[in-house]
Amino acid sequence: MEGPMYVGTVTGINRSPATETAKAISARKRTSQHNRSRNDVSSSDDCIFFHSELKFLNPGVMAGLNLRHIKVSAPGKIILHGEHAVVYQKTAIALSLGLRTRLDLRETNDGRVTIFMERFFKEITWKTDDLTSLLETTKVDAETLETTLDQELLDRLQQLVGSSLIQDVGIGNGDGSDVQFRVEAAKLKDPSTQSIALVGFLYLLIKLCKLAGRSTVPSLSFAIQSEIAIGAGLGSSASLAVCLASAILAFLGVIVVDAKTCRDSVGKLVPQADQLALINHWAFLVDKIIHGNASGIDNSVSTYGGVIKFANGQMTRVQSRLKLDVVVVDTGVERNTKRMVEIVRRRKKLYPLIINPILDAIDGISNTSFTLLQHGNGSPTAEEYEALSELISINQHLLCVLGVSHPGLDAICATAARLGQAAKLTGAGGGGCAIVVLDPDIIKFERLRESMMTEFRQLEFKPHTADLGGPGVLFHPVS
Ligand SMILES: Nc1ncnc2c1ncn2[C@@H]1O[C@H](COP(=O)(O)OP(=O)(O)OP(=O)(O)O)[C@@H](O)[C@H]1O
Ligand SMILES: C[C@@](O)(CCO)CC(=O)[O-]
Repeated sequence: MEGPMYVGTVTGINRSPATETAKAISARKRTSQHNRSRNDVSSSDDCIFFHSELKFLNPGVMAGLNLRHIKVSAPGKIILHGEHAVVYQKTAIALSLGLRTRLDLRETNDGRVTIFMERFFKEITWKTDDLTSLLETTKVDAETLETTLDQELLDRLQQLVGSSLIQDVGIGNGDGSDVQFRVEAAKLKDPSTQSIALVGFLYLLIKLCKLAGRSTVPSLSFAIQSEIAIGAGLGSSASLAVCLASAILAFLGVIVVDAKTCRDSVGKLVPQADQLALINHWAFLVDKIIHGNASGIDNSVSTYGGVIKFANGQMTRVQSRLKLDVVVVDTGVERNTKRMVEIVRRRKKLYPLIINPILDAIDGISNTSFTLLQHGNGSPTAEEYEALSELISINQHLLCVLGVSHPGLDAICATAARLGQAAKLTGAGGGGCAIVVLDPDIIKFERLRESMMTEFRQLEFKPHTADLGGPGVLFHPVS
């Protein structure tokens, strides 16, 4: 047998359709034995969960071949203010989240490119020859590095991915025409968005091979694991894109991340500034494939980590000493960022006189919060918290007007408000997660905090304390 092999079974996630009301979600959740995390390993009547039996066989190494191995990780994010408005060049503030996507890339010699996405599919594999024939007919603009997507390549990849999925489950006629049917058969909730991640992956691989001057696509195996809830507003797609871009660029030698030049002050392996810019550039293109009209904020915070201000495609790192204590509360309702962005686009087009001032108001909120973040030091003072809290509450209401809240999110914000805490949705909305920024006083009164967490759990939501502002993309040593 040749090269590393991953063995796993079909995977899925247990999220509810975005159209359900908070009450219906609660009732449904109560009747199903759902008390498990998204990564849990079990099956239910309406989902297939991950049963990982990830066996790593590396006969290449056993046979004395020097097959390369790269490990990277990148964080998710929360958006404090400015989601959706940032798509229209307004200001947004985002912070990296202490939950990461991890990618393991191994060179193989089996003539295949294989990807194992723990959360969705069992392994999917393509012959390198098939990908090489796409590479031969693809161009890359090495000068500008390409800012727009190559529609011709996307169309061809869509077909290729469609037929791989059909072969995978053995349903359909093999010409890619009924991917939807096949994916439903595997009980994956949203076929178009699941397969689009694979299209994004292959797009990146082919373009970067071209950029690196390769005439063939190498034989590679990718394994992806993630701590970030998918379709929840926490930037899972961007962190996946950042991991893919980093690992492929490093494998192809376009960037060299080594211990001599790339250690940061605490010994972590962080790419240098020009390398980060390249990673961010290509990750943005992948996030555009997954999100549609992406602003670039998600891939930027995942690449650079920390706290960032983002406006008009430009990122500024925020050196903030203000210590925000944030709880991320997951409604458990899956939604799709691309569709949520489309909801806002439609409203803006239909009612520009109403929606444009809302977007301007959100811009004002982000900029006012930016000033607060810059000047704060330590836990917010009572005045600072009052301002932060008001801004969060106003923004949540504006996001409701844009049409991107959800009964589950409204319930979380109402519960938090009753206990004197500020909450808003984060990310694209329509389900997914809310953030509660805690009053330092509640932190002193641990019992009040606990009772809030208990209330969220009683409502069948999942609250997690968030670790914010950590590192962006990291390379990890391989043994
Ligand atoms: N770990 C992963 N494995 C495979 N596919 C993933 C993973 N993370 C994200 N994706 C892809 O990204 C899609 C979800 O992206 P989407 O942008 O809708 O949500 P998000 O990134 O979680 O939220 P947001 O963009 O609001 O922060 C999935 O349907 C899938 O195609
Ligand atoms: C909804 C949105 O503003 C944030 C998603 O995390 C989309 C984007 O900026 O690309």
